[in-house]
Amino acid sequence: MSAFSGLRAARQTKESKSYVKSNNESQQVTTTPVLLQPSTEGQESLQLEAVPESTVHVLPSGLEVRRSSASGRGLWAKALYKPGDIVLAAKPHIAALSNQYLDSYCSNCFGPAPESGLKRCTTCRTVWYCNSTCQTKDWAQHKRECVALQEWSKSAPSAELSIPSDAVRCLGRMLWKMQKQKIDSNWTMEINALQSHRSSLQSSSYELHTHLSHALVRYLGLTSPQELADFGLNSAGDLVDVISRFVANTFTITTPTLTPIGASISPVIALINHSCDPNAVVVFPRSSDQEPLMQVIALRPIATSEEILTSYIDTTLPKPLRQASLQETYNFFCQCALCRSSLDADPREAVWCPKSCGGTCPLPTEDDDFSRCTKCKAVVKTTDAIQDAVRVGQEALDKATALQFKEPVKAQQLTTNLIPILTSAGLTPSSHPLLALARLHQTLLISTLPVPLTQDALDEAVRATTRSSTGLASVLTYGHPVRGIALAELGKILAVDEPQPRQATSPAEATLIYPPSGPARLKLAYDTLVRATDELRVGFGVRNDGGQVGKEVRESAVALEKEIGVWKQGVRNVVEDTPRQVPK
Ligand SMILES: C[S@@+](CC[C@H](N)C(=O)[O-])C[C@H]1O[C@@H](n2cnc3c(N)ncnc32)[C@H](O)[C@@H]1O
Repeated sequence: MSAFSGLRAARQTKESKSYVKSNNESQQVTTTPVLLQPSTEGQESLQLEAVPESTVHVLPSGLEVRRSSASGRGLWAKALYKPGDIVLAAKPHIAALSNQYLDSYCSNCFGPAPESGLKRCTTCRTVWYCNSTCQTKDWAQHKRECVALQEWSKSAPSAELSIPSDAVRCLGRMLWKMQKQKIDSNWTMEINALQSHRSSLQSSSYELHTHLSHALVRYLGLTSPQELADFGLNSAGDLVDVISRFVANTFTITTPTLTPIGASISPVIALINHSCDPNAVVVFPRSSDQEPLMQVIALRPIATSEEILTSYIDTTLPKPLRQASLQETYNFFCQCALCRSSLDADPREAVWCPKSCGGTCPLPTEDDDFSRCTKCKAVVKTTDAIQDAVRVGQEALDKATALQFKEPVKAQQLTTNLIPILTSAGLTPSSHPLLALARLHQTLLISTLPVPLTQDALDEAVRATTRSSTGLASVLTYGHPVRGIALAELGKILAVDEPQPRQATSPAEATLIYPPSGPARLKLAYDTLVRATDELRVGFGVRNDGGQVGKEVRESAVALEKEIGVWKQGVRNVVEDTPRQVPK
């Protein structure tokens, strides 16, 4: 059994998200940018050429860089990989914490505050470290930043704006390091070789690029365009290149529970192209002494001559939203296997059969409001009501996401009100926006569990966690880290001590009530933790033993197994001590 307090702190996140766009609030794993031509992934017309070794970073022998007409350079397997294998590991060239985590994580190793607390840089009073060792290691990076942070804060119009945005701080770290390295150093050449979309920027990105350029120039303390030359930039166009490379190649740093806490750039990992149905994933399992260490883990068996593909975005989203997000941030039109497939009912956009046959129907849309069950062919008649529910659900999701940190109570009201509306409209648990609302609802509920804990609040949190985990299991592949973490959360909350275990009036009633109570709940917690351990070993790497969460969950499962054993033995003792009834 475990206490619920440990669950309250964690704020879960979605799958990959653009770091640049999410720097204010939350969101997760990621990279990359823009495509100039439609991808032809997996098609015969794909033209591949090997890229000369000299332009490529040091790669493990199982990988090579190839260039395709469809998606530019990419990483391809020269060996077989099994699910859970580490395909590639790299320490980022540059990493910076998000503003909101500066005082709760170390700016050098990106670990959480130790029990003794973090130590603040006494000069800028902005960044914090585990100890003097971490501070010394980060000094080469922080030295220029320390002065710039002080200057920025002096001229800030308000306390809220006294630190530049996460993106600007990360770009600052990158440019100061470029300035320090020689222009022909491997480090700088690798950064300069990152893909830029300067010549094909989407008009929607102009504002972001202009805003970042102005803020960056101010942060670097530049007073004239000529001073850009100190950083190897010969024109304002070169500055746009730097920003475009940053936007298109940045990865979100996440904690072992996938909370996004910062940004990083690794040129070698940024060579990996995108698929909405990826065969690999980028994680930070925190299982080395070289933190933050990024690792690319195989999610499925990868054959030789197969391209390594990760997802840049949240793949629980339906195709139109995925496509829009990739176009806007990464500037390409995705033609991955999932985007090309014509599923009868994509679980991301599905409603239950109106005749309750157990089948599902495609979600009716404005463009196509005819929908019938893929199993029994019953026609959906409530298409307007479904579309209205989806519209208000999306609006509520946007609002609740924006409010989740500043006004969690309001955010929770929105999720609480909207989930039943979408459920009664017939959306399946994996459909958007129901799944996204359910995930947000779960994190809000867990972070506001009452003290002392009540049985009702705990049971409601278990039900919400089950809803999210069930939805995710329908849209993410086995072993995906987001799925593994969701199962771990479910196992942990099922294992929390029940304040008032319920007594079912009959065995039949006990099987009908969810969540179960007493020993049945413990058994379910144990089974869920075991499943989570298995999935986490895939998503965070077998050699990492599932990363930090994988190890914790396995230990919890072992402890729970002992507890269940003790309980069973207790029952056995009671039974054996009870005098048998001798039949007359
Ligand atoms: C991080 S980079 C990946 C490496 C990049 N191909 C290169 O040559 O450096 C991301 C960029 O690669 C291209 N890209 C990635 N995945 C793609 C895909 N599935 N289809 C087409 N282009 C893709 C886009 O131009 C995107 O902006």
